[in-house]
Amino acid sequence: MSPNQSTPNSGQPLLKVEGVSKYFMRDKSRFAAVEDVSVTLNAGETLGIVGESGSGKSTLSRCIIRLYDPEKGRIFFDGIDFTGLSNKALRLKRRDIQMIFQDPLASLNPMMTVHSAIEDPMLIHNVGTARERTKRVHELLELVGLDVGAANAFPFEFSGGQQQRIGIARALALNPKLLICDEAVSALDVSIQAQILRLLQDLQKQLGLAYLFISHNLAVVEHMSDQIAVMYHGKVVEYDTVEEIFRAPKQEYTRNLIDSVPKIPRSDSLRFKRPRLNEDAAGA
Ligand SMILES: Nc1ncnc2c1ncn2[C@@H]1O[C@H](COP(=O)(O)OP(=O)(O)OP(=O)(O)O)[C@@H](O)[C@H]1O
Repeated sequence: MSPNQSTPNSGQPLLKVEGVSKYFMRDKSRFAAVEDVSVTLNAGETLGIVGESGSGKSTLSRCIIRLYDPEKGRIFFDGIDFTGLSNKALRLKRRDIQMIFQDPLASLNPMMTVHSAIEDPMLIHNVGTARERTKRVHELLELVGLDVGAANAFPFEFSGGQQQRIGIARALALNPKLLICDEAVSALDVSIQAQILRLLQDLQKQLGLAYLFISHNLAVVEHMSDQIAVMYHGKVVEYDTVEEIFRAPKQEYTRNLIDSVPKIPRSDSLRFKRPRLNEDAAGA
């Protein structure tokens, strides 16, 4: 399934997933966690992946970064066939794709200061001198709306929203082209969710990032995305622009998802009013 012909295609394709399938074993039989999925994400745009728990969203994202090897299909990133890359070439290219997760603390080493956590990807990839890396850590903290003084503290000393900002700063350390946001705001209070979503939108504008935005929450996906792929039992059952999905959902499953979205006017400026980056940091 592909977006209809009217889909705006302003950016260049950055990510192309073509017929990807991934199987696992359950009760001694093989089942498709992801089946024949094809989606495209343009540079600087957001593709939302929505679906209930177990529909295959995370497995798809793990196939994209080749944490899993898909059994079928191909994944092109930045014009390169990711599925055919050697481990060494993959490691080099994978720095252009970073992930942020639902629980930022789980992905940050508790023994590392915020400075070390953000510097770590640069050290792993041999980027810059110690002085240059420190400068970059401070730039990144400011970029995500945190005080430079945060560098000396440990992640557990921060609130959930601030921890997610630290996770985002770390993810941005290597100047990626694509950020995979896997349930990135699901664990946060609604007001903090809105702040992190605004931050992600501001960063997208400033840095030209593309997002693969994964969530079970259609309201959040709607707010963030240019296009949406709806997953059900491992398959993409609907794939189109946000406007089309909401205007004329083709599948009953999608209609039910839309019906379950709280009825708040889409233009509601309170929920997602855009503040300046550093205005919302205190509460997050
Ligand atoms: N490593 C694995 N081994 C076996 N089965 C798995 C594995 N990872 C995921 N699954 C199964 O594959 C299916 C898809 O899981 P996946 O985590 O991709 O879904 P999801 O949509 O991301 O759900 P959630 O939002 O709950 O994480 C589920 O039935 C899950 O139990």
